[in-house]
Amino acid sequence: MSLDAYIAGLPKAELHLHIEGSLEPELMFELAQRNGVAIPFDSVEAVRAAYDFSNLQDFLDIYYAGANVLLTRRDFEDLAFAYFRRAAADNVRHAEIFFDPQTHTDRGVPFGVVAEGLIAGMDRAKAELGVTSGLILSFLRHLSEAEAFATLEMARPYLHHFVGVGLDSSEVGHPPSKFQRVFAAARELGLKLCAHAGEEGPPAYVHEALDLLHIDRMDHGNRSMEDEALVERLVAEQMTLTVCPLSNLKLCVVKDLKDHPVPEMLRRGLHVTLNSDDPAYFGGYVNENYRQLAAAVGLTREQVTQMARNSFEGSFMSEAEKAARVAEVEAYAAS
Ligand code: HPA
Ligand SMILES: [Zn+2]
Repeated sequence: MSLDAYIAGLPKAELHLHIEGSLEPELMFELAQRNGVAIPFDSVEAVRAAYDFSNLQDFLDIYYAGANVLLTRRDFEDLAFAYFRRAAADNVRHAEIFFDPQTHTDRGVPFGVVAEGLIAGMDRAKAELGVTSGLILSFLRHLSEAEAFATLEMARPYLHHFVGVGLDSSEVGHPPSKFQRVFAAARELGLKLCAHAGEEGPPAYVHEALDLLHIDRMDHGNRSMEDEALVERLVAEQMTLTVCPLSNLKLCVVKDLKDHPVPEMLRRGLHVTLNSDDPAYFGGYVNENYRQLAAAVGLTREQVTQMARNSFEGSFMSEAEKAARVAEVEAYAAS
């Protein structure tokens, strides 16, 4: 069996996926029409042509504008179910997905419309596709601490639907320390904690995410590789890193996939997982991330299997559930 075919059939979890970043241009047009929202493009091809970014902020500007077509509960359900259907085709068996409530509440869309729509899509994914999932409420770090607290307050009626909180958007200039108290409050509520760190920001931000936010999982983490002691610490703490190769390429975090740090991360014993981040914008769902990275850096079947194992072990499922899912990976690898 070719490595590509092996990747296609490998059971895996996706742990770093922004649901708003799975909005394909076709659905963007459909929702724009359904809701009577104007978009600054006249064709699906024109939208795709605009997806040429030189850094994170370039992308975020377009990503937040794209989200304007999402208005109703049904829009959020359709968005989520479209992602799960596509992920299921990649043999994603479990996904922990981020959503950015502030992107919607700041436009006047009620928190409940967003949350209930996404939860309906997740319920359908479990019933119709057998894909399980968890929802992670992500704070926009370019906004204030007070706004993050207000968002956490809005989330209260839905808390039992969330597995954790996250921290995303413009990294440089918005260090984890800004959200130390919000994260402490989220932990008090029983939520797991994730944060984007070391995507564009320096290793000092990764240290802050560990020391001040006390994260359970790290999103990206690429720039940790610049700090030897930090790498050793992440290995010792068995911290899961949700790495996103095609995102890194599209946002110029790496110049070429051949330069991607994943092989070195694996060699050092870091708990790396591969993920698609914003697949509608970065040109590939999770299997495409595995395939293109494997082709560029020459991953072995063992390395690919290890990252699938890591994806279940690094999830927020129960220990029993994780063990059952890892056993499916082992059975596939042995078959
Ligand atoms: O890759 C990302 N980084 C930061 N914020 C984001 N919001 C969506 N995707 C990203
Ligand atoms: Zn991300």
